[in-house]
Amino acid sequence: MPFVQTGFAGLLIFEPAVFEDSRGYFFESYNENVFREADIDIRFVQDNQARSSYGVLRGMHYQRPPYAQTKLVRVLEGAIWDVVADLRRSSPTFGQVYGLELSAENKKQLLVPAGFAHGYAVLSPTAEVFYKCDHFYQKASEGGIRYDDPDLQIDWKIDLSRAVISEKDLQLPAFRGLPEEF
Ligand SMILES: Cc1cn([C@H]2C[C@H](O)[C@@H](COP(=O)(O)OP(=O)(O)O[C@H]3O[C@H](C)C(=O)[C@H](O)[C@H]3O)O2)c(=O)[nH]c1=O
Repeated sequence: MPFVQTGFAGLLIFEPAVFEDSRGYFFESYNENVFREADIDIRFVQDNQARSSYGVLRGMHYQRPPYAQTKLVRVLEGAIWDVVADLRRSSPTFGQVYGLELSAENKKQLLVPAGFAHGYAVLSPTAEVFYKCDHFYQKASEGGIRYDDPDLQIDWKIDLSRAVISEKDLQLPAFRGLPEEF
């Protein structure tokens, strides 16, 4: 079974079957049937790709309903510490954070359901991050939480004194007091 539970409902690690031989390796990075056989009914409509250097920290971001996105995140080059926060008020893991390393080396992917804020910090000299989304980008629906939120207490696994963070992300609000969105 290529999906690994995380303890957060719907948040799954996808570990594709990798075929290695003397030439290198091959794997199906996405196959709709594999997800359907796991009763994961999803239709991705947009692919995103971002390149960053060590210490770049993007997040925590989400889109509000009805544009909330489920994402399938993977790393094409380098390594990131990928982080999600459960914003679903009815979830037993509401307000809790989950993080893991995604890398070109481990080929792990994280399926992030709608209702989570998502972000990552780059651990390698450079990283190419690729993720599939099941709803289109809708700038007006964007929301976020500041990376150093005191309630979320996210360990980004990087030297935060060297973090490279956008002006937009530095202005993001705290988790406490967020309106109920999910
Ligand atoms: C997300 C997005 C952005 N853009 C444009 C808007 C800006 O002109 C430029 C950079 O956008 P932004 O600074 O929001 O990029 P990130 O900080 O990497 O945002 C992403 O960071 C975290 C990790 C996420 O999970 C989200 O998918 C997304 O919010 O790309 C688009 O044209 N389409 C898009 O889907």
